[in-house]
Amino acid sequence: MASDVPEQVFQDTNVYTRRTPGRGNATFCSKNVKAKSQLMYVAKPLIVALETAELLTHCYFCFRTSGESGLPSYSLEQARSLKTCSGCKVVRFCDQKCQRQAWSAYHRLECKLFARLHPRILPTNVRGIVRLLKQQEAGKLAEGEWVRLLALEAHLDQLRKEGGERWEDLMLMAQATKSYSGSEQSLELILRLICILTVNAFTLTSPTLDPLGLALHPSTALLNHSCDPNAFVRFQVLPASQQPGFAEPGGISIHALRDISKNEEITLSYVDNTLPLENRRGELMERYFFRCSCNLCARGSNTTRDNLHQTNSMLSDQNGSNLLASKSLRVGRDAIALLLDIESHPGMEQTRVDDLNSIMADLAGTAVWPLYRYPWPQLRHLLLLGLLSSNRYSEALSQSAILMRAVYPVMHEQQHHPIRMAQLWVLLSICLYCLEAGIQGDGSIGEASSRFRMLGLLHCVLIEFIYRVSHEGARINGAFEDSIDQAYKTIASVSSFWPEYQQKKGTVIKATALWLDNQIHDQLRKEGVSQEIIDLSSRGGATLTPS
Ligand SMILES: C[S@@+](CC[C@H](N)C(=O)[O-])C[C@H]1O[C@@H](n2cnc3c(N)ncnc32)[C@H](O)[C@@H]1O
Repeated sequence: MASDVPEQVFQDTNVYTRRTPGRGNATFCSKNVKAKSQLMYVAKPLIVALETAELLTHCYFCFRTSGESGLPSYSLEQARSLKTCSGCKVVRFCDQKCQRQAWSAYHRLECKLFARLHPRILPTNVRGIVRLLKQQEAGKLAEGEWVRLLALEAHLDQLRKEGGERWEDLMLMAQATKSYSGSEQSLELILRLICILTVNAFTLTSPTLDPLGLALHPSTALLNHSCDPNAFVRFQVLPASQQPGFAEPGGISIHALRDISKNEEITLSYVDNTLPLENRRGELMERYFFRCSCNLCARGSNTTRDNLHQTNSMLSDQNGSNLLASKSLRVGRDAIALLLDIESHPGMEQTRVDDLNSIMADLAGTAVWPLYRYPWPQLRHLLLLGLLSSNRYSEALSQSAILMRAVYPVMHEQQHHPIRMAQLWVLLSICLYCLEAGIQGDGSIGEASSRFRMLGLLHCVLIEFIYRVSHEGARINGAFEDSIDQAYKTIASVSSFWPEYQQKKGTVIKATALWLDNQIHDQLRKEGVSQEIIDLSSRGGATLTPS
């Protein structure tokens, strides 16, 4: 029933695809484009699935944490305002409107199955494929998209040959998918679909980049990887040509990270590209079966991502081995083990704050580990999550400021980089929480009120700063940008500090930047970070004005 196929909105006029030696299909720019420009847009991914843990806290249709405004926020548990589906008791919705739309698009095909399994919940990728198979059988997929999906890279032969636990898991998943979906497709085809999902899916994220699940469309899956990518993925964005309005949940939008020339290949980073060379290589080979030959990899392991800070105190023994470096690398290995452990239990960060503080003190103790070197930024990010979920906003403010000013600018060059923008928004939100909670300093009343005033002014400075960066150059037509505009529009009516900021902008920007940097330095010294290491990261700059 072709009429049952949901209407797809698709834009790819800025790109073309062709086969490229050693890289399979690759996608190229068909004209010169400016940074931030939209390169591709697809409204309805073929596969989209919320992570199991996110089913509790996010609307199953629009992926918002509550039905109210859709403002990206760092407030954590908003599940109370979502209504549980009375059929399956597994998924939740903002309201009847979201429920009706999900029901007619896909939930009616899976609700009974979810109910039968409740309280057990199928793993995220199995849910994604079960829904796809049921939609295909119900004639709800465009014929061409199904065929293009099946033609994607699956690395099935490599996986089969490699065997082992991973292969067994894939087989088990395929068997479970076949039996739960009741699909008549062969086990081999279902296995292929699961492998395709593993190789080609994007991590679905909130506007502030919190991971929510996975999304896949055969067109955007043809973008290859580079550790020095020229593009990035965003969700909840509209086509550039469309008026601001409702962005399709899960709609995939690809944007230029920097200016891209005609006929240049468009690349994304499949992994955290701030990892050292060996870690990037390992992850790319293990999951995607290729060895990267991008410009960054060609530079080998002599980059900021790989190096420890060389100081005069780095002593070599008589055999020439560097004791300090090997001791530091040992600390680094322990830190990575802790990171992986905490990452494998998302949502539990608040129970690990002491562990995180302790390992970060060990990294500081090496005196050679830069603040921006893996895994320190990742650990600091988890610490920030832990502090936020424990409502420790004052400490969270310092951690967020460190990431925003001292860490991410070294790791991500562009001010509009999605990670830097998201962290700016987080800092802004924390600033607001601190103001609302009337956070007082622990010193005299005079100090407390001066802190309050600085937070009030900083709030104004940050809103104007993020607004200007989001409006600089090409405009992204997204929910995040709408929220920024909204915050900017209302600041004059909500902040009593706005008139003072407007009167003495230059002085206020300098004073708040200095104040923030003092908070950062005080916190880093408290953590035991040496001045030399702090100085290495002072590239963030003293201004809070767009470049
Ligand atoms: C998401 S797909 C990208 C599209 C793929 N080239 C195709 O033809 O379907 C990911 C796969 O593409 C290949 N690939 C991606 N980036 C690559 C690169 N930089 N060098 C070599 N192969 C790459 C790998 O086989 C990887 O598993």
